[in-house]
Amino acid sequence: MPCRSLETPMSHPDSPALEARALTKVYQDRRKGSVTAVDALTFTIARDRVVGLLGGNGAGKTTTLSMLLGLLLPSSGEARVLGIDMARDRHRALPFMNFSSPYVDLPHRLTVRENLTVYAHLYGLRHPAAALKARARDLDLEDLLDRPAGELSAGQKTRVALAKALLNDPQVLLLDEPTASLDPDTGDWVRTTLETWRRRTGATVLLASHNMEEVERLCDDVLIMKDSRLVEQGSPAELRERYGRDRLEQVFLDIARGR
Ligand SMILES: Nc1ncnc2c1ncn2[C@@H]1O[C@H](COP(=O)(O)OP(=O)(O)OP(=O)(O)O)[C@@H](O)[C@H]1O
Repeated sequence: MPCRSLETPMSHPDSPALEARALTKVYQDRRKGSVTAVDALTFTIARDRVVGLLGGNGAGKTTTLSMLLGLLLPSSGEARVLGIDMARDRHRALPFMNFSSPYVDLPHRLTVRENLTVYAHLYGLRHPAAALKARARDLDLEDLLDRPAGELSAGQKTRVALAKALLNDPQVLLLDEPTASLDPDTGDWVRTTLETWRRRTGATVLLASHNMEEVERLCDDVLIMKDSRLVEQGSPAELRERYGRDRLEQVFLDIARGR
């Protein structure tokens, strides 16, 4: 595993990769009034871990990832990345992190190459062309590089979004349903690509997913949210044992149905 300590924000060399401290988000909705999407969430994710963030629709996963990215301000509590409070200082953490989400669309008229080039420059990469070439190879995008992003299928867009997320070789990677729109074969291929990349870089990954097999395969630990709160955590094996189940999917259903 490569030593990346020299690239870590110098003021926090030993801090965990990700931390939520009583992290809370209350949306003001015109029709529903106050909606508590994330309620006093507290967890710590050590460096080099791959952690799954699970929960039913509306449990608060995307809101949590958005606060960890500094895209959304918490109503109270803190979201920290590599020791940095994202509400105050996100610009210090951003060079060391990245994310991929199906909710973010790339500019349609730009080609894949142009899109990735813009991001490579935004990230201030020292060798943008080499990084683009390497990620295009990793994600099998060579034949798509000169096509407008708007003409790609959902699965092809997902691979481009992942290439964008890996461009700066982030130390912390947040993934929101990275394989949701992929066919089983491509989904499997993307998981292998992510595993290979992670082994090479030793990055920390937080992965929101509804695919329990994916989580069992990729994740060291799992956080389970229900109704905006953290209700369970542990390794997939610990959770299976705690609930007396063979598969994580059954554990998830037990929690969702309040058994
Ligand atoms: N901008 C917003 N304004 C008001 N309420 C919101 C807003 N965004 C999300 N919510 C609400 O916050 C709650 C959590 O939503 P969130 O998108 O974080 O859940 P999720 O776990 O990612 O769900 P899914 O698995 O369906 O993607 C839901 O009740 C949702 O309706």
